[in-house]
Amino acid sequence: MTTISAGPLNPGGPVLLVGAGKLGGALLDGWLEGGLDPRLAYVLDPGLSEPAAERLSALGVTLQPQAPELSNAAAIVVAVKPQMAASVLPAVASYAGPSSVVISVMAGQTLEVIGAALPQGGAIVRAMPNTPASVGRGITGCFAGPEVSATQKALVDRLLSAVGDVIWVDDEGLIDAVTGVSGSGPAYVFLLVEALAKAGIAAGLPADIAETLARRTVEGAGELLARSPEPPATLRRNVTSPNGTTAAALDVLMAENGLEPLMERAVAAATKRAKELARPG
Ligand SMILES: NC(=O)C1=CN([C@@H]2O[C@H](COP(=O)(O)OP(=O)(O)OC[C@H]3O[C@@H](n4cnc5c(N)ncnc54)[C@H](O)[C@@H]3O)[C@@H](O)[C@H]2O)C=CC1
Ligand SMILES: O=C(O)[C@@H]1CCC=N1
Repeated sequence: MTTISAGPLNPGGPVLLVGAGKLGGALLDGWLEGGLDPRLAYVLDPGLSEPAAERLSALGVTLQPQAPELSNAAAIVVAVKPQMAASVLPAVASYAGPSSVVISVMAGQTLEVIGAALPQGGAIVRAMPNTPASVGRGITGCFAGPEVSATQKALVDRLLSAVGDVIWVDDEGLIDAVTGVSGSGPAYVFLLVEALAKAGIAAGLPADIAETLARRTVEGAGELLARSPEPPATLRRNVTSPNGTTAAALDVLMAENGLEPLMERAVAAATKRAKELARPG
């Protein structure tokens, strides 16, 4: 795991972002906040909203570049929906040169599929960030294809470290499991907040109070987890008085058919779906 880079982010060449939506936009903001020279930042996204385009142009980011003005990007980050891969990747190829590394954050899309769509093949990294990247607290799992050099891997690490921590795995198949745990994971946590609030309402609390209590509880627990060296099980035990209220709730959540098998099924479903996304159609 790496920590957020201390110095300004210097990719050593232009960086092209293809798809500046929720995830791509968070990455771009992180790079610019991390000190990336906006003159090195290029965005290709025909769906960019007018306010977003105005903001990025004002910062000095080049929008919708034509291939001749950018033909050997240091890094090309592909952050479109997986279903768009086949139509977007051939265009991506025109911005790539011999030293470019292509970073795909698309769920499921394999190196084989991506490489086949890039006429020149080349250096490809599969990366799976998550939306806490938008507040610099992301976690990204990465896998480097065989043609990725040490220099390119270091560049990818720097780009993704601008929005949080980075973990490299040495088996491409694990990226689908990373997707199931941390790529999709923030949604599970937000659902927990929603469910906790609803349970509070069912227990008699006014909705606004239940929602505030649930939200602040998850925020606070996350912060405690972030700051504490203790494992989550110890932090859980610290809340649990013998024969107290938490123990009563955990008897339900930790029952044979409780949260653990439910979470295992959820992560397995996400992992399976990632594998399905690799297949076109
Ligand atoms: N949202 C999330 O939590 C995460 C998403 N991902 C991956 O990131 C990718 C993007 O997801 P989101 O940001 O959520 O989707 P999004 O819908 O917010 O963003 C996709 C962007 O691609 C743009 N786009 C569409 N066609 C294009 C084209 N031909 N050329 C360039 N740009 C084009 C759209 O205008 C849009 O801005 C997906 O492949 C997803 O699997 C990965 C990790 C987490
Ligand atoms: O739901 C999805 O397919 C994407 C990948 C991980 C998070 N969002």
